Amino acid sequence: MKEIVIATKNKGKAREFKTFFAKGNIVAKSLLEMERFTPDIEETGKTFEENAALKAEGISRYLDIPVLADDSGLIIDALDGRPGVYSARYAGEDKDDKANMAKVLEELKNTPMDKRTARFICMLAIAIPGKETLFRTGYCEGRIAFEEMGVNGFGYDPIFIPEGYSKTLAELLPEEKNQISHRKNAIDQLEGLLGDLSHV
Ligand SMILES: O=c1[nH]c(=O)c2ncn([C@@H]3O[C@H](COP(=O)(O)OP(=O)(O)OP(=O)(O)O)[C@@H](O)[C@H]3O)c2[nH]1
Ligand SMILES: [Mg+2]
Repeated sequence: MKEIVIATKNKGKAREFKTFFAKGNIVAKSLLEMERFTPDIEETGKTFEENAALKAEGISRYLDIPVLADDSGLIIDALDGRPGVYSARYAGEDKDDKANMAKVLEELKNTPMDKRTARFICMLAIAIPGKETLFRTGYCEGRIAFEEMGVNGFGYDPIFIPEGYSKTLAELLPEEKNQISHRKNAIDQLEGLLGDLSHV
């Protein structure tokens, strides 16, 4: 079975990548499952692209194999694009999903539904030894709910209502989220690159 290394330590992302790649008979292996030590990569970039490249290139260089990384986040129009690149650590260094959502809901408490537009972005970086890093991007448009709803998914899913739906991503089934998500839309654009990325 072919294998792709995903430079992530986020369990929610890892689960979604496994589902997507299993359809193509490829095992997506996250850094949480590596037998070998891998260095922690500091996300010091100011853009999704920079951080995705730091993660993919850092791990690819270390292991000397092709590596895919995902830098993603939530862009809220009424908050001038915040939390954006800082989505994981919006309420503090400990990456607390509940605290992050509480901070967003508090900041939007006086914002009416028609002004709560937002989108998720997924920036994929593909680092292959000896080649230039490639990027693919996917979006998911929607609005921010007034309260948390649902228990599926991860991150900000309980407060994100995708366009055309009246439920949050956390109220949808995982397979429903995976048909419309920013990650699905980015992965769809990997078409043709998968052969270069996977290794035995
Ligand atoms: O509701 C959500 N549904 C999603 O589908 C989703 N994708 C990303 N996010 C949020 O954006 C941060 C990314 O930050 P991020 O790309 O640096 O990832 P991370 O630090 O969690 O893991 P790693 O991949 O860097 O190891 C994450 O922590 C999440 O809060 C999501 N929230
Ligand atoms: Mg991160």
